[in-house]
Amino acid sequence: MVLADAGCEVTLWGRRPDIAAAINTTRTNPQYSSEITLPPAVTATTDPARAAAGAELVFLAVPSQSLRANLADWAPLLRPDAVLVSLMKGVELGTAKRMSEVIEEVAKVDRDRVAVLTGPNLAAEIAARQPAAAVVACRDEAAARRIQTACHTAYYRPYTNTDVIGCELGGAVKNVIALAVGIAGGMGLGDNTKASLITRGLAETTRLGLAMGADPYTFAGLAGMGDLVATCSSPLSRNNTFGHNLGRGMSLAETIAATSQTAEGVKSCESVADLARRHGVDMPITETVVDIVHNGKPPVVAVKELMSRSAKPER
Ligand SMILES: NC(=O)C1=CN([C@@H]2O[C@H](COP(=O)(O)OP(=O)(O)OC[C@H]3O[C@@H](n4cnc5c(N)ncnc54)[C@H](O)[C@@H]3O)[C@@H](O)[C@H]2O)C=CC1
Ligand SMILES: O=C(CO)COP(=O)(O)O
Repeated sequence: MVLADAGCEVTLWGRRPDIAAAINTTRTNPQYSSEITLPPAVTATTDPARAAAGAELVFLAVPSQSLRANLADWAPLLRPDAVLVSLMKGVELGTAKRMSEVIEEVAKVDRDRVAVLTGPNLAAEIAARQPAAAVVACRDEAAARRIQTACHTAYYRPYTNTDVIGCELGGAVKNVIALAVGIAGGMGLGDNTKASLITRGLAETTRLGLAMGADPYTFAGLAGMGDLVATCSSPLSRNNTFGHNLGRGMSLAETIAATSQTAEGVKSCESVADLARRHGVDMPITETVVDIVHNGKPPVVAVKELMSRSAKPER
């Protein structure tokens, strides 16, 4: 919708023939965001070759853990000069690779042709065409500007940035912090606790970013602070809601059953913790989320442990 509103011809690929057909005939997706009427410039197909044919810009938005397998099928179909844009906010399990790294590796493209679009962009609010800003990150500034033009509308304001690592980490780690904030909210804890988690969450994200070569200023921008604030304060966030359900006592299985869309932080908390270990960075909130979500640690015990860590200077 954003790309079409900005003047692009868009072909949307999806797995399910019934949904693709519904988009083409009714202009709506009956499963997700059925309240939006898609612009006429959007058509849908289940045929990846049709979606890729001639596409100058390819926006990738499948769950992060499925990117490698999906892209392996699509890569031979892409135009050799296509720019690939990741909309995904996760880190691959096992390899601890960022999505742009998976794209470079699987599609065998130079990193100047891989970009990331991120920022405080809760889908339902974008779909309602509410004003929002975003960041397009690419090592090649000219490519970032092309993408910026391709998605700039009256309600969507993208900025460019060359710090791909920082922008990607901001997007992936905020989901983990949103799980922590959601858990706190579900436990009945208030705004001081949430603000402390958000701020110390940003501190550990920045520490990881510095160790990985990111620009620390990125974390004060839309990809860092911006997305963290949106996600941690919104009931529209799947990660925040997932955490809230765990915090109010639902089991992991019940919480998964109650979640129909991707909450990237649930898997990426493990890969972010893995990245932190590989870079020798302390990420106590991330480790705590892993313990609660995957190791069955009761949230009350986790809070006590976080609060009894040794006293430290702020930075
Ligand atoms: N929804 C949001 O507000 C935002 C989401 N994102 C990111 O976009 C990415 C995708 O998220 P959403 O679209 O919201 O998730 P979603 O769960 O709503 O949708 C993902 C889509 O991929 C499809 N899908 C699921 N498994 C698949 C597989 N194995 N192969 C191919 N397709 C598959 C689903 O059917 C669905 O159409 C995530 O990384 C998320 O962090 C980024 C910004 C905002
Ligand atoms: O990334 C998002 C907003 O920028 C969406 O967050 P959730 O995946 O938690 O819904």
